Amino acid sequence: MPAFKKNIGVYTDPDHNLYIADATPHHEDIKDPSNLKHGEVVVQIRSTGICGSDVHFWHAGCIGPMVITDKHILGHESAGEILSVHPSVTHLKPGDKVAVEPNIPCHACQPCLTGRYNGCESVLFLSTPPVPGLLRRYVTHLALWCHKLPENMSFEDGALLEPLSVALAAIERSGLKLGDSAVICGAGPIGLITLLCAKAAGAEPILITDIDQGRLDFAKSLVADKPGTLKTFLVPQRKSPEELATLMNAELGQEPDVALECTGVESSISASIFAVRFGGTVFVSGVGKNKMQFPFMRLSTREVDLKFQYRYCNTWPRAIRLVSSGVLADIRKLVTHRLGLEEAMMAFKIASDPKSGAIKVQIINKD
Ligand SMILES: NC(=O)c1ccc[n+]([C@@H]2O[C@H](COP(=O)([O-])OP(=O)(O)OC[C@H]3O[C@@H](n4cnc5c(N)ncnc54)[C@H](O)[C@@H]3O)[C@@H](O)[C@H]2O)c1
Ligand SMILES: OC[C@H](O)C(O)[C@@H](O)CO
Repeated sequence: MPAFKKNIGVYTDPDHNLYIADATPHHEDIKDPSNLKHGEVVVQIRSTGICGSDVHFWHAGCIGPMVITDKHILGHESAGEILSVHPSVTHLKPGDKVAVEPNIPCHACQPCLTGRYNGCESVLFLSTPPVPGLLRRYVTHLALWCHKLPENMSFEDGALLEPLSVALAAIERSGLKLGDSAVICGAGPIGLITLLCAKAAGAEPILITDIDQGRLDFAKSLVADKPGTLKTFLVPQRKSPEELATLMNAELGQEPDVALECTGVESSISASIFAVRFGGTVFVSGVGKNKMQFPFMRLSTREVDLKFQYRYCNTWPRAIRLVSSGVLADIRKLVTHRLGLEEAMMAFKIASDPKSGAIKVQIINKD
């Protein structure tokens, strides 16, 4: 059997019962605004980044309670071009470049009404089953969740705003202040963008950890031209969280004010809890096992704040300003691979191969 089969423009991975991407050819009626409902627009998707969660869904068919039971399309880090708008939409027009915020919250529950729409229990999150994702040519979406990009931002830049939003939400909720010392655990895309944000927010010094020297080298190169200190820590095997914390703090030269945990790995979260100073903060962006054990007495007796985050809310306009202004221009360096929509399977293989050196793989749709 071929590695994947081509089926009316839909690229399917037979081993995983997953429609990775829908490359269905153009339908003229998609441009017709009379097919749209109030507030809707059609976006022609141009760039989509592959997220670790996409790769996880591809391999495991689920993330915790989010289970793929039917044909499914992945992808939620996208930008594209407006093709058509419903007459009720006045702030967007055909031809506009937009980044797609991949959620449709209910706009009526308590979290929505208080502006924290990432807490909406009936949210439709594009790519979380059963809601199809954005690895397709077109999507009909609410204009409200399409953010217009300025001239100096590309579709590629726009597709980076979703993981940037995750990091912005983390920095904000962590309470990180100018001059705070910080440890960032994990130098994957989320850890690396968190590093850029922590630098921009004035954290000093910063230590970033990983189990992969290649990722640490990438982190070094990412901020090589920035003032301030970046130390790296290759996490050794077979050490207890207490031992790891001691080693990390020796490398950093102090107990950090804040640990920004971007792995979701239990031992790394525990090491962060042992590492931070009395009254420090451990902020967990990483997502891991359903149940974990944390050192309660350490949290309690050291008044450590342990905080979490689920996706993001109200981050996109800020994310656009930060990239467009150049403050976070270096986020562009994260895109290491670009493949076409028809090469989606190959893109997933590269994204999931630790030896590929890939940081962010993007799928480009030129037609
Ligand atoms: N909270 C949210 O809303 C949200 C949103 C997106 C992603 N995430 C989560 O953030 C985490 C990071 O995402 P990513 O895309 O960067 O993932 P990734 O898998 O690409 O990166 C994780 C990095 O952590 C490293 N790592 C693994 N074990 C480690 C350990 N014990 N110590 C130090 N480093 C270790 C890996 O080598 C890798 O470089 C994931 O858990 C993901 O699910 C959370
Ligand atoms: O950035 C958004 C995250 O990747 C999603 O919440 C994903 O983990 C589950 O749908």
